[in-house]
Amino acid sequence: MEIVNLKLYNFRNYEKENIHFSSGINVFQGENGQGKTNVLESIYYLLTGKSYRVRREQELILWGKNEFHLFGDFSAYQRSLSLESHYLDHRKIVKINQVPCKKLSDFVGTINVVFFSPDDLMMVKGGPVERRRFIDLHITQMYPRHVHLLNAYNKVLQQKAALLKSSIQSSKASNIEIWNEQLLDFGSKIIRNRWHYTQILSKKSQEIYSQLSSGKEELAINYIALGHQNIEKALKEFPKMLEEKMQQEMERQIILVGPHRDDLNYQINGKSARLFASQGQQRSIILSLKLAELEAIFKEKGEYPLLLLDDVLSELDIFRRDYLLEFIQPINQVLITMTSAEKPSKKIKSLFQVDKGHVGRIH
Ligand SMILES: Nc1ncnc2c1ncn2[C@@H]1O[C@H](COP(=O)(O)OP(=O)(O)OP(=O)(O)O)[C@@H](O)[C@H]1O
Repeated sequence: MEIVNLKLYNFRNYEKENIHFSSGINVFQGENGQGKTNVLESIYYLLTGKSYRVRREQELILWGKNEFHLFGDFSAYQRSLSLESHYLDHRKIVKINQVPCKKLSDFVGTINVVFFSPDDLMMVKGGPVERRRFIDLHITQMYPRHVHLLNAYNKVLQQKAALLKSSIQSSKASNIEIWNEQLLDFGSKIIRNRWHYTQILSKKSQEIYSQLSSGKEELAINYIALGHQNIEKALKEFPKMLEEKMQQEMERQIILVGPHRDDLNYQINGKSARLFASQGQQRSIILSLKLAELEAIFKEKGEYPLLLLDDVLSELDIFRRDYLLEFIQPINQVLITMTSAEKPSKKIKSLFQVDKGHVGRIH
């Protein structure tokens, strides 16, 4: 899967820019704060409908403007495909080959993408939100209907939260039970999906991590559903937990049971990575996970996704960098950002200079 051409209008610090890419490795070089990451972010946004960095689209609009517009020409399975994303007045309009799409799931997963940035370290040391976001974004690319489930589940959460906070006490418990039924239905499906895809990623990242640590350390990744590592146990207990916690939920006015509180647990040699992993081990975990994601997509889709590496090479030691560069050899196209201080390898196909929201081709 490849990007052939990208046009940006009023996106971040780009007023108007047009970039032609090559197959193979494309490097974007420039000083700090010139707009290298913004190029990768725009591509990720086009392909997933989400920014990798912010939750509000408003932040993506060039300051002082009221809309942004992105156009990308892609190729996959020897076919070309154009995607367009227009954000105006808090509304998002997405088109595939000029035809408007009604739902995010109509286009997400058409062209797959893996984004790897230094901020990914938050997936180890940060809170569970980042880890749930990672697994949900991965599932969405493999199985776009997961978006419907998440949306439906979030709507139920909102309704239930409003009910818990409302001052009307009569029939409150029976109304909560109605929402709990839906929470159980959508929530169980989300748990199954997350568990299934975590299993796949876990197996592959375990292999990669073992190679990165020369067989000295073992990585284990588990999805923890409702506090349980055993998914069947979690699903069996789910209805009982909803019932048991109802009183407490009404008193505290928060939703205590459901996959919105679940987590991914990384362990190295049986010890929690969140608590004990060194910087180097954290980087190896993320590298293993991202490469596992590449392989998982390749296995399921038959083509490698587009790989976006945002300033990660300078963060890795020589061994891990060489491992990564070797691993990505068979990938059709990789876009890499780096600062001007770094020396791009001879293997690159295209080199671009990024300067104050302009991209110029060096070769
Ligand atoms: N909505 C926006 N409108 C205009 N400019 C913006 C907007 N959002 C961010 N910027 C600008 O974009 C620039 C940051 O771009 P980006 O993150 O792509 O930098 P970079 O070249 O990757 O830098 P680094 O090497 O430091 O990571 C900053 O100068 C920032 O002020």
